[in-house]
Amino acid sequence: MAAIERYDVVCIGGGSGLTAAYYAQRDGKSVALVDDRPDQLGGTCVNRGCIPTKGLIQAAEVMQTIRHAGDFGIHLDQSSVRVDFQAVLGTVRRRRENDAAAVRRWVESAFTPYYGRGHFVGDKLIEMEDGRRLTGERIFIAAGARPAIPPIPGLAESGFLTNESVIFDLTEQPEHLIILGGGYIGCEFAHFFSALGTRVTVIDHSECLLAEDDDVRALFTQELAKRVELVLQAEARQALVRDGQCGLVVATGDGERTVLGDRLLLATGRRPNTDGLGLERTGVELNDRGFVVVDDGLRTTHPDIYAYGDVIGQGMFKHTSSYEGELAYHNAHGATLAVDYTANPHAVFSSPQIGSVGLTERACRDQGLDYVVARKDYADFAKGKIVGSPPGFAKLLVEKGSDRILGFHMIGPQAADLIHEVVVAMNTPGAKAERVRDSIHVHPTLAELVRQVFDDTA
Ligand SMILES: Cc1cc2nc3c(=O)[nH]c(=O)nc-3n(C[C@H](O)[C@H](O)[C@H](O)COP(=O)(O)OP(=O)(O)OC[C@H]3O[C@@H](n4cnc5c(N)ncnc54)[C@H](O)[C@@H]3O)c2cc1C
Ligand SMILES: NC(=O)c1ccc[n+]([C@@H]2O[C@H](COP(=O)([O-])OP(=O)(O)OC[C@H]3O[C@@H](n4cnc5c(N)ncnc54)[C@H](O)[C@@H]3O)[C@@H](O)[C@H]2O)c1
Repeated sequence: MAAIERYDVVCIGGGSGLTAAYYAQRDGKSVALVDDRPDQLGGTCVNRGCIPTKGLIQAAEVMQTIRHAGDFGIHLDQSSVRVDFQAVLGTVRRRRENDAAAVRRWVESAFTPYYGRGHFVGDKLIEMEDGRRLTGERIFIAAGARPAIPPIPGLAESGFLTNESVIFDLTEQPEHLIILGGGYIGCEFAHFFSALGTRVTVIDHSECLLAEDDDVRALFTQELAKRVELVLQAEARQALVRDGQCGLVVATGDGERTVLGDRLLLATGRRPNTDGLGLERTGVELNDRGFVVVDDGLRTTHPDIYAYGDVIGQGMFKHTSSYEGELAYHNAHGATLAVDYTANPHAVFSSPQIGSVGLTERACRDQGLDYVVARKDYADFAKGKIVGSPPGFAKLLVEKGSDRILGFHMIGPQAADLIHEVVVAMNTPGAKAERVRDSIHVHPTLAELVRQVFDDTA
């Protein structure tokens, strides 16, 4: 049996696992980094998630600009616009390779890498596939998550795509893409493919797309429906392959219907990479959905083992896992910080774009909060008109009396960027709306919309 190699810190996962590894190395500690995809270091974000998908969406934005050029008096022969799908994917794939290679160089210069799957074989004892064994004073589990594949009969034969196969394997632009799941991934890919000329059908359980504030998801659903066919309140019963096409039989309120296209993309959520990790052998508990149980300091049920990122299933965002990684590292080394997701923002990079932080109006109601709400449209102010009065608005929820910002939601151009002054305001003592209301904003900018909606709650 191989001797046990000992480290101050072991990180499982070469995505956000790198955050704890970075802080440990900076503190002069010995660090082992365990990852099973050495050619995809940087994890989901760099290789299969945020960065490559936003690269694709950049191409979609260029197409939308071209399509709407006429609104600004720029006339193009639209019939001459040609999409080189391979070139679009090629750009993203080359950047991914370079990014992953750069992360790998850093990993190999800063830490001791262990490539391959690792699993626990005893208390804090990890064994690699090749038999090497290692342990750490502190262990960080950042093993991430992967696409959840729903148990629909016939799915395996349908040749379905996931976010991973779009990035790595897709060779031809689908003519008609069926997307199962109208959440983040479904709506971002619906934007990308439809902007590039693919006919897209999105199928989802719920009556509206995305899990946003009700006003935001209503407008989003209405706008996406102008470019994409929506089959909502639908239950997928069976996957089909017929005459070279694939698709689903779905049950809707109007009965059963068959939706066929040339490719099927699954975007039905994520499942944690905890199966096969042997966590029971080291006293780390999982919840009923397989996510690692942590306390508010991100410590697992083992005193020396911390977990963060998608594997704990709190808010599956890169910025959230980076925040958690730093906090977990410090807590593992003497700090007593509690995670605080009050001002944890998110964005949906679809069209219209969405940026959001804090509570939705429904959550404010459910929590019995006494609030004022204000809403202002892009079309109502100077820069909004300049950019073409796009559909969209900013919506603010402020607690009555205290002036505390409860939630802020934007849908429309640059929403993902524009929410950040509210994030900062929410992180100042008292989270008072007056921080934004009383700040001078450059005229004419989209940021003025943010200030104007704050003015309306004075
Ligand atoms: C299509 C898509 C788009 C996204 N877009 C955004 C976005 O725009 N903005 C945003 O904030 N977030 C986005 N996300 C979410 C974001 O990518 C994730 O929240 C984040 O990357 C999670 O990081 P992580 O470290 O928890 O997991 P990962 O990055 O998945 O890292 C886990 C690593 O651990 C490895 N591993 C797992 N088990 C083992 C084992 N037993 N042994 C060895 N190695 C193991 C995995 O192979 C992987 O490399 C997106 C996600 C997807 C899928
Ligand atoms: N911009 C971003 O930050 C970004 C982008 C992409 C992904 N992500 C992260 O990745 C995670 C996963 O994204 P996702 O879109 O796969 O999950 P999601 O939870 O956002 O959406 C899944 C959707 O699929 C639907 N669904 C699930 N099973 C279904 C079924 N059998 N039939 C019909 N509909 C079904 C659900 O109703 C839901 O609307 C997100 O939660 C998010 O944290 C973030």
